[in-house]
Amino acid sequence: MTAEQPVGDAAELQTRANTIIKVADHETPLRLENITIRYGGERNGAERVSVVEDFGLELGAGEMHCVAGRSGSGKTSILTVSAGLTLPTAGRVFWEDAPLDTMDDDEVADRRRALIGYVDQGGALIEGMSALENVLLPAVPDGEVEQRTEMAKNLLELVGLGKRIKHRPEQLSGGERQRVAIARALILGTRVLVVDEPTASLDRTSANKIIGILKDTTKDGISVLVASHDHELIRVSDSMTELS
Ligand SMILES: Nc1ncnc2c1ncn2[C@@H]1O[C@H](COP(=O)(O)OP(=O)(O)OP(=O)(O)O)[C@@H](O)[C@H]1O
Repeated sequence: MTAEQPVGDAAELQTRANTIIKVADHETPLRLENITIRYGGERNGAERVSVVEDFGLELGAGEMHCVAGRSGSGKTSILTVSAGLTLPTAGRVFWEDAPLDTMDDDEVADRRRALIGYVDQGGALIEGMSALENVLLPAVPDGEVEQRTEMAKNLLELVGLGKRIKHRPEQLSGGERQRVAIARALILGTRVLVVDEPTASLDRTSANKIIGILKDTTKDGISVLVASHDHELIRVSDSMTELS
């Protein structure tokens, strides 16, 4: 090792600088106003279910918010609405102060790609593709795979999988798959990481590793919105909402 090479914290900082594109300093990347979510109804066939009533949230840059609550209380529903993947029945979603309800589908999709990284329950990966290829998937539509390959390797290093980049999902543990999914959600330089039940069905050690990674990303100014009833995850969050 030469004298110029950073060690310890400095080395990690340098890796992070090469990994996570510095975020624009917008104070509130995500805001939810008076969100109500209902499903079903006469035309739909299924019974009408009122899941969330008048929910509000301001997520500041670098903050972590946990949405907790029993199974079926509406945690995933709030996450998908926040990520612009589903529409609320009433209320408004703002990304960096821009209201989604004034955008057409293409604009929502474009802005989502630039702003939001979504990790769904179980962090679904494509079987048959390596961890590295999975992380690079979001870069495929814009033809940026080559350009982002180094960053993808750095991200896998950051989540502790630098020696597993060629492993396919079936060769990884549940916690490792979840970490690949988080790295994939960060590859486009996301500013808001939306993660559904990241520690469900993991042992305490693997769960704590994931929690550490999520907390670390907030130090880069990335906001994290997470759904979970994991007490440790709730404890390290800056704020939480308990759905009834
Ligand atoms: N597309 C849908 N159509 C009808 N009902 C739905 C739909 N999606 C969700 N629901 C219902 O809305 C409620 C909230 O679901 P949601 O997935 O948001 O809860 P959750 O808190 O994330 O649950 P879990 O912890 O079990 O994942 C549930 O009762 C569910 O059955």
